[in-house]
Amino acid sequence: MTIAMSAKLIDGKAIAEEIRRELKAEVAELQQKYGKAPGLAVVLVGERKDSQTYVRNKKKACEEVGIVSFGTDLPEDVSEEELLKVVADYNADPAVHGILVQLPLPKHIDEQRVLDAISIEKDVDGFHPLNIGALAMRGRDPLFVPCTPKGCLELLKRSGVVMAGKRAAVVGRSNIVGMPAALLLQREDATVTVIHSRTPDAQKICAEADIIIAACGRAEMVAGDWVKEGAAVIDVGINAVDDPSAKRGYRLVGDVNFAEASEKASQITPVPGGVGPMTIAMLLRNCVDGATRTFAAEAAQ
Ligand SMILES: NC(=O)C1=CN([C@@H]2O[C@H](COP(=O)(O)OP(=O)(O)OC[C@H]3O[C@@H](n4cnc5c(N)ncnc54)[C@H](OP(=O)(O)O)[C@@H]3O)[C@@H](O)[C@H]2O)C=CC1
Ligand SMILES: Nc1nc(=O)c2c([nH]1)NC[C@@H]1CN(c3ccc(C(=O)N[C@@H](CCC(=O)O)C(=O)O)cc3)C=[N+]21
Repeated sequence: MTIAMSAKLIDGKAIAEEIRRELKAEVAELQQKYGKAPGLAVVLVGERKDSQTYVRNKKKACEEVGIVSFGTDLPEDVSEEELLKVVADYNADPAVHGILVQLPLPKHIDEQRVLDAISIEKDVDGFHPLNIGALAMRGRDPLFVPCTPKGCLELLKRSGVVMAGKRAAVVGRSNIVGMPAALLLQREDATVTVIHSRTPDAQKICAEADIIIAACGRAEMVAGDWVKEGAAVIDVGINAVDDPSAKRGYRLVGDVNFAEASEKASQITPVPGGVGPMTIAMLLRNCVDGATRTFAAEAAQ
C-alpha cells in the first residue's frame, strides 16, 4: 500500500520577493560605488493584452529594485528594419545594460533575426545563439541564462532539491524554456530525458523521474500517475481556462494537474505564484549582473 503524500508548496512568489530584496541592496551598492544604476530596455510590438501585462509587470519590478526602465512601443505593422533600428540604438546606448524584445512578434517579422541582433552583453533573455551555445558546452559559461529555466533551477536549489545523480524529465523542448531547462539540469549532473510531442510513453518516462519540469503548454497534462512518489515538480505552464465564476472570466492553470500531483510529489510549484514571478526576478538578476560587469569593465579602463 502506498500512503498518499501531501507535497510541500514551493512558493515562487515569496522566493521571488526575497530575490528582489537581495537585488535592491545590490543596486544600491552599485549606485554607491559607481554613481550609476542598471538600465533595462523593453521593446513591445503590437497590442496583445497578455504581452502588455507582462511588460507592465516587468517595468514595475524594475522600478521596485532601482533599475531604470526604458521602453519602446511599436505598432503591429512596424517593419523588421525599423525594429532592428530600435535594437541597434539600445545596443549603442551606454545607459542600457539589458534589452528585452517581448515575444511573440508579429508573423511578418523574423523573430530569430531580431534576437540575433541584440548585443550578447545586453542579452538579458539569454536567447542569443552565442549564449545558448555556451550553455550547451562543457567548460563554458554563458553571459546570460534564459530567465524562465533559470528561475526553475533557482526554485529547486532554494528548496533543497538535490539534482546530482537524479533522474529528471523535461516536458517540452522550446528554445526559451524546455531546451535550456534540460541543459541546466544536465549541468547540475542530473540525467535528463526531454519529452516532446512525438515522444511515446511520456507518462512512463515522467513516472520514473525524481524531478519534473513541465513546459508543454497543455493544461493539466501531467496527471497524478505521471508523478513518482516523492518527486519534485516544477510547473512552467500558464494556460487560461474559461471560468465564469472568476473576475476576469478565466483562471490560470499549469501544465500539471496540481490536485493530483500534489498527492504524490514531495515538493511542487503552484500556478500562479510559482515559476511566473521567478521569471521576472531572474530578468532583474540578469540585468544587474550585466550592469555589474559593464561598470567594472568601465572602471578598469
Ligand atoms: N511562467 C513563465 O514565466 C513562462 C511560462 N510559459 C508557459 O510554459 C508553457 C510552454 O511554453 P513554450 O516553451 O514557450 O511553448 P512552446 O509551444 O514553444 O513549446 C511547447 C513544447 O511542448 C511540447 N509539447 C506540446 N504538446 C505536447 C504533448 N502533448 N506531449 C509532450 N510534449 C508536448 C512541444 O513539442 P514539439 O517540439 O514536438 O512541438 C514543444 O516542445 C506554456 O504554457 C507557456 O505559457 C512560457 C514562458 C514563460
Ligand atoms: N522576450 C520574452 N521574454 C520572456 O521572458 C517572455 C516573453 N518574451 N514572452 C512571454 C513569456 C511569458 N512570460 C511570463 C512572465 C511572467 C509571468 C507571471 O508573472 N505570471 C504570474 C501570473 C500573472 C497573471 O496573473 O496573469 C504567475 O504565474 O504567478 C508569466 C509569464 C515571460 N515571457
